[in-house]
Amino acid sequence: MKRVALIAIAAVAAWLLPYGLGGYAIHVADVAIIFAILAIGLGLTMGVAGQINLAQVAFFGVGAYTVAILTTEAGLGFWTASLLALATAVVFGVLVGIPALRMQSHYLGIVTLGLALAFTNWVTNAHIAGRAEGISDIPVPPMFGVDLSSGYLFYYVELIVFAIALAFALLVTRSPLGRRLRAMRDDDLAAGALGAEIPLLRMTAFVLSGLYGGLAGILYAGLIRFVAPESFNIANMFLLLAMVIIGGRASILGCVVGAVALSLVREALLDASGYAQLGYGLVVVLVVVFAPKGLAGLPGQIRSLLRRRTGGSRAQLGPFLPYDAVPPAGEEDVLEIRGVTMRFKGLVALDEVSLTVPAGQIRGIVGPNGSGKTTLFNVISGFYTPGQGAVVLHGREVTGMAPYQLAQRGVARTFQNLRLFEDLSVRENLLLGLDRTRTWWIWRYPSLPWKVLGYERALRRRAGELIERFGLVEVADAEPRSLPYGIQRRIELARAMAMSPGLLLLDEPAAGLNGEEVRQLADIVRSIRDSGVTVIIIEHNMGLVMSLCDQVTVLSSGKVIADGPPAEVAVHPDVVAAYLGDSMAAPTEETAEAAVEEATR
Ligand SMILES: Nc1ncnc2c1ncn2[C@@H]1O[C@H](COP(=O)(O)OP(=O)(O)OP(=O)(O)O)[C@@H](O)[C@H]1O
Repeated sequence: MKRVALIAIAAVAAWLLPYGLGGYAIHVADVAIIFAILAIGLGLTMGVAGQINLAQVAFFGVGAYTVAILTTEAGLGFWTASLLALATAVVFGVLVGIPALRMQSHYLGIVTLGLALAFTNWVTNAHIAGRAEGISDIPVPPMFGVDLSSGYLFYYVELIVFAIALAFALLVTRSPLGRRLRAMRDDDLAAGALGAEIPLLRMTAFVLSGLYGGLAGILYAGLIRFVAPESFNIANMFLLLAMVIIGGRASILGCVVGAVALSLVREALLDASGYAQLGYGLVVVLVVVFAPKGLAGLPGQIRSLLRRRTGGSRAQLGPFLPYDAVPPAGEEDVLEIRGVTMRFKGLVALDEVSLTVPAGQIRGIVGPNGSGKTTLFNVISGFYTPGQGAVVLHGREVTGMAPYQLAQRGVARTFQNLRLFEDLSVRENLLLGLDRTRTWWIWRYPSLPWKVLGYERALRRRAGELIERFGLVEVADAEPRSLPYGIQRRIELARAMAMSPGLLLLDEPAAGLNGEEVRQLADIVRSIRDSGVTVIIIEHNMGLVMSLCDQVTVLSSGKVIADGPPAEVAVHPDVVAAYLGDSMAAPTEETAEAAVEEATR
């Protein structure tokens, strides 16, 4: 209710604004709105999706120049030209996005900057773009007899377009697509393991950037009715970057605030533009150092500072609510590894490894450090493609498939060094696991936005159930990094189970847990198995392996040296020999007997 009231007040204030402004001031407001739309586009690619994009000003130019060329040279109407301009900017977005499929971070920055420079170069030299003089005489956009040559009336067109653009950006960021984009930004490997199609997501980010850049360019062409290369140069790109960084790149509202604030500052400092550039640079450096999340992140920063002062969170895990047990389905092998060999340059990490995991089993994978256990998981979950051999899942060969394809086929995993998305809340981490849609589903965002909202509500309901089942109610809205290690491990397990997997891979889930937490972990894994999920677990805690696993496979130097029931494997001479000299506790006859006794009690 409070939010609706705030939106209503902002809308009324924006609507009434021109009544209090003079002719020049309304022009400044018109330009500020255009920068705000541009900043939203840049915020979506750089802040939300983490794709360095220094070509946003070129998307802006593509939109403006396409309208200018099509209206003055080809004689098209303003709005027809605008539709084509939007399409051209999106195509340009796809082209700029292609390098992002192969490179990231500063390399991507250099490439996008190069493309932006190439654009300004082209418009400065091309006859059709009016060379350095630009193109004037762009027609006034017709609007049912309303004279849009007036800056006052044009303001209202801009305001409506801005409101729609802002609402769409908020819909994107606060729903499954935005969450996946943020997850990709934080850790693309973990996002891929949860089913996010990384290449398509990167493309989507650049398409959104092109869309917003093109939209801003069209409005610019309609407002100024003149385009020239200097409006789309690197100095303006830098100003745009400053707007987004100062406002808070990951927050759409922050980007808008940054854009409006710096547009006003720019006007105030028009006579000292050289010093102004220096000033923006200084402020950007200060913001990056002291408030990395910009103005929008300040309230959160202050809150977490206060929390630290008052002793931090003493969050507690609640009890785990077991899954309903289901009777085992007909015997079927869930996973078959056939003669898999994985080499890293000269090192053979896996050497003709073969094993079969039947449905409903808890399989332990043990072995000394460096014996190839995690490499095996990386092969099963698609992170590595083996040089030789095959991975067969539910009877179908899946060798070489990408992590997201395997995630969609029901393979979920946890990581040895926890890979939670630190900037997302616990609830959002689980929502990512629950969302099983493919990226192409995003066509619904523009066409059926209410279905997106309905889907999000359903996901949140299911996340609520999962949070209760895993005893995470107290920490649901915290950021994982603020929580004790044991709770983080529980969250990662819950996130993997959110994917409703058929095969769950747990990589050292007991590492760093205390005795009581290990006992709880064993109960949880048994309940997961009883609910019909096949589990493979890599563990150094031999007590846990012996009591929990139905069958254990032992790796040593990339080879399977033993495979069988825990009690048999523990006393196998090759296993005892492999563990000699290893710092981890080797299985012994006593630990095996004690564990088996406990398990059968
Ligand atoms: N990406 C990689 N590049 C090069 N070598 C690698 C890579 N991944 C693993 N290795 C090497 O392969 C071997 C097996 O590593 P792996 O991580 O699978 O062992 P592990 O049994 O899981 O060990 P630990 O118990 O310590 O986790 C090691 O010698 C490791 O250094």
